[in-house]
Order: sequence, then structure tokens, then C-alpha cells
Amino acid sequence: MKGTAPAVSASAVPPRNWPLAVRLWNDHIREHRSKILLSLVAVAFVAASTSLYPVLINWAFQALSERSSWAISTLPWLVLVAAGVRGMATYAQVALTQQAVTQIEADMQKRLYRTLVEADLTSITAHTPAAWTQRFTTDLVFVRSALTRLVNILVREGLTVVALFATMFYLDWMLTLIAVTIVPFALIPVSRIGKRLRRVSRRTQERTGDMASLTSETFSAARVVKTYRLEDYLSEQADNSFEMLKRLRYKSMIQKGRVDPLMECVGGVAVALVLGFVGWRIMSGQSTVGEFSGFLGALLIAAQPMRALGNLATIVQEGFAALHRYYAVIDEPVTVTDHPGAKPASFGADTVSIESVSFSYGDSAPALFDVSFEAQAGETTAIVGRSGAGKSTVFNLIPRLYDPSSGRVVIGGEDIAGVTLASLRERIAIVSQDVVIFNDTVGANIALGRPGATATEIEDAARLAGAHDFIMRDPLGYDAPAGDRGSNYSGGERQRIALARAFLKDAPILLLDEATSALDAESEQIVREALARLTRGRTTLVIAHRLATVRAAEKIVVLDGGRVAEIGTHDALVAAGGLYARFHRLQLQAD
Ligand SMILES: Nc1ncnc2c1ncn2[C@@H]1O[C@H](COP(=O)(O)OP(=O)(O)OP(=O)(O)O)[C@@H](O)[C@H]1O
Repeated sequence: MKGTAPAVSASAVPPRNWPLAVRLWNDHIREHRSKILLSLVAVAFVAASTSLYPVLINWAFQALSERSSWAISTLPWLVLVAAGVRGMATYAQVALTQQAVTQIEADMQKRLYRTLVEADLTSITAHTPAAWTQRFTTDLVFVRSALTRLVNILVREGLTVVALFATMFYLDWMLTLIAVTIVPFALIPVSRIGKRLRRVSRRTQERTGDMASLTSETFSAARVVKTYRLEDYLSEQADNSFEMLKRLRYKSMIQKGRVDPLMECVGGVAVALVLGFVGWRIMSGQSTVGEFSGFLGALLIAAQPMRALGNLATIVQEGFAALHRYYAVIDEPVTVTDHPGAKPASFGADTVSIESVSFSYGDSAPALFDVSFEAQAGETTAIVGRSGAGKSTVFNLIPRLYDPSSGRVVIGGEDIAGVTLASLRERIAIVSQDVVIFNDTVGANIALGRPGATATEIEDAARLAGAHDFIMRDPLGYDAPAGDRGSNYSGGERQRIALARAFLKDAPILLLDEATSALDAESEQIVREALARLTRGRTTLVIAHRLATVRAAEKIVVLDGGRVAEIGTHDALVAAGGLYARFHRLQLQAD
């Protein structure tokens, strides 16, 4: 598919975080809540057993200074129990969190994939395949990482902070209130940093997609790159892309790096305030140094978990940036879909009527204007025209890859807008010039024509397509791997595999996009014979490039600039001396 269509709007104004978080909870997290809850219990065990250590050591000191045998008989066991509980709880916590979080990530990947395979072509072609792939990997890793840390850090450090503040409140509520007054001074800048980071993170994710597209294009087109000596041109583009990413990454690191010093300063201000107040009280005889030391200890201990919470806020913002991109795709509306009341199609090899159809790709200039013609039942209709005349666009409208802006497509008297997509597409086979072969066995590739086909049916289809012989030349036969994009086969062989797929599908309507590249004479002959067999008894529309194909067609539709210029048989159109006659003369000169 050419060109680009309106993008899935990943850079639109970001929605607020809370609704996104609630949505994520409802869509993906809620069903794992029991695991997450258990994991939180495990976190509590880890925290409790950790805090037991200082207590045990304290007891050991006391017991040893009193030369009590308890220090030897019981304490080592208690230490072992505490270590055992801590070890098991830590493991349980990791296992439970990861079970839930990796499952959530996989669920999100599955949903994203499902949404994308069912999305309109307009949405799919808005980004390159590599950029889409990156959504499944890098983007969702941010979400996973944020979720993991939320479970691990928020609860552990959050509980510690709450416990420490409770102790402080118990020791001296007034001092605690003084210390707490500075909390907003920490929250405001941390939230600002978070917002900035979210923006940077979104841009980083977009740029990573661009970079992935560039590298994947470079390596998939290695032959062109080398023969056209594109190494310098592409390296320069890649350098720019990597530089841009570096700048964004640096920006994000700098933003993150601001959190620690900020928390440090805020902590310093808290300690200074408390010191000042305590100093004043001690001087005026209202307090003693002893009362104050415990409080200060707790305040200093609280600094570390507070810092961890500050850092967590930044990581969560990165997760939100990725989550926003995820939901932007999920929410993209699908327009080509079953209309209300759609019925299963019942047409066979009937007449395909294109009735006053106009169409434009997104906001581009119209590709078809008021196109009308009929492809008669069981006959072959050739569509010819210059490059960009709209031939492929007509093809796109028949299986409803796109819907016309106006007019309709009717097959066997049924408006295709009124039938279910599945039943419509079941009845249409497309053999296009860019043959799509998946990295699977050759047998599996043919079987895509009709999932569930038996080995005999696959073989029969391959024989009809003239593919059986070359498939059997490989000792593995139908189990031979086709290679990445069918790289183990020649151009002519790939076309025959595609034809075998169409034979197996056995659809009554056939859309053929004739290959422009010439095959060797023998392959050409085999493909031609196979095509003749395939079109028999079907309504065939063919985008024709070769004179032989056009001559063989019962009707020729000439498109020009998105309009129908001429319709007729070969002889009639040559006699009319119009556009087709001109093509014909040029073709004869070329042959
Ligand atoms: N996905 C797309 N987005 C935007 N414009 C498109 C898209 N696909 C095709 N077009 C435009 O629509 C017009 C018709 O294109 P179409 O592919 O139907 O021509 P064609 O006759 O099949 O050409 P060719 O023989 O070169 O394949 C062209 O102007 C083309 O640039």
C-alpha cells in the first residue's frame, strides 16, 4: 500500500493520568488483584523480617553483656528464622509480582495485536511495520517496569515512611508537623519533573519507532542499499536519528537526576527547621537533648524511602507515556466493519458492478471519481491505465479494504456494504504482484488459502498452479521452509505458490494484479497456463500489464486520472483510436 494516511494520533494532547490508571486497572490489572495482594503481603513480610534484624542484634548485645546463655541457645535460631522468612517472602514477592506483571504485559500485547490486525488499513499504514513492532516491545516494557516498581517500592517504602512518621508523631507531634510542612515543597517540583519526563518519554518512544523503521528498512533492502551505494546517505540519517535519541535520553536522565538532589535539599530544610525549633526549645528549657535524638534519627531514616518514592514518581510517568500510546491505538475507531444488520453474502461467480464510485485516501486528492463499470459473471475484465490511474484503488474497494466515499459496489445484486466482511472476503481471492510468503513451510503457506485444508487438497492446488514439481524437488517437499518472505524460492516460484493458495481458496471472484517484472519464458508459460485454469468459471478482474492478458480479456476498462476513459473489447478499443489504442501502439513498439 502506498503513501501514508492520517496517523494514529500518538502525539495528541495527553489525557490525564488518573483516568488512564483506572482504565488499566479495569482492563488488565483487576483480574490479577489476588496475586498482587499476596505479593503485597509478601512485601510486608520482607519489611517485617528486615526490621527484626536490628531488634535481634540489640537483644544479642544485651544478652551477651549479661552473659546469658539465651544468646547462644535461642538467638541464632531466631536469626535463622528471620533470614528464612525474609528469603522466602522475597522470593514469593518476586514470583507473584512477576507472574501478575508479565501476564498483564502479555495481555496488553495480545490486545494490541488483535486491535491492529483488525484495524482499518488507514491506521495500519500510518506507521511502518518496524514502528508497530516497537510498540509491542519497548513501549510495553515501560508499563511493565512501572507496574513492577509500583508494587515493590510504593508499598515497601510507603509503609516504611508511614511507620516512621507515626513514630515521630508519637515522639513529638509538634516537631512532626513542622517536618511535614515541607512535604508540599517536595511534591510540587517532583510532579513538574514527572510531567516534563512524560513528554520527553513520549517523544523518545516516537523517535525509537522512527529509528526502528530506518534500521529495518536498511537491512531488508540490503541489496538496493549496496547497488545504489546508499551507505553514506543512510548512515547520515541513522546518525541523526541516534543523536536525536541520545539528546532525548540525556534530557530524561537529567530530569530524573534532579529528583535525588531535590529530595536531599528538602530533607535538609526539614532537618534545619526541626533543629532550629528544638534548639529554641532546649535553650528556653522546654526540652532536653535526649528527647530530640530519637526524633532526628527517625527523620533521617525516612529520607531514603522518601527519595525512593520521588524516583518512583518519575518511572511511573514514563509508564504513563507508554500507556497513552497504547490506548491511542486501542481507541482508534474501526470504520470498515460489519454494518448493522449485515447478512452473510450468497453471491457466487456473479457480476461485479462498480456503481458511481468515488474515493479518496484520507485528505488526499480523490483517487477515483464517479467510476462505473461491470465485470460480467464468469468473464475476465482487464483494468488498464497509467501508473496512479486508480487501478489498485478499484481492487481495494471490492473486498472492502476501504469503503467508497460515494457510490457502491454490488456483486450478484448484493450491495457489499450490506454483507458481513467475513463472508465477502471468503468469496474473493487476490493474487497480487507482491506475493506475500510467510516464514513457514511451503505447505503451510499454501494452506493459508483455506485453513484446515488436507494435505491432498494442498497438493492438488499446487499441481493446478504448476508448483508441485518444484516443491517436490526439495527432499522435504511441502515441509520445506519457505524462508524469510519466501527467499528460498525464485520470483516465478513464489507466484505459483500464491496461485496455489488461490486455487485452494476456490473463491468465485478473483482479483489478479499481474506482475510487472518479466519471468523467464518457461516460468511465464507455466504461470500463464495456471492462470488460465484459475480464471475458468470465475468472475475475474485483472490489472493487466501485458498485451497477451489484455487481449484475452472479454472486456477492457481503461482508467485515466481516476475516471473511466473507455470501455470495450480489444478490437473495438483499438478501432476507436483513443487512449487504449495509444497504449497498444506503445506496447507493440516495446515488445
Ligand atoms: N495509501 C494511499 N494513501 C494516499 N494516496 C494513495 C494511497 N494509495 C494510492 N494513493 C493514490 O491514489 C491514486 C491511485 O493509486 P492506485 O494505486 O490506485 O493507482 P494504480 O493505477 O494502481 O497505479 P500503479 O499502476 O502504479 O500501481 C494515486 O494518485 C496514488 O498516489
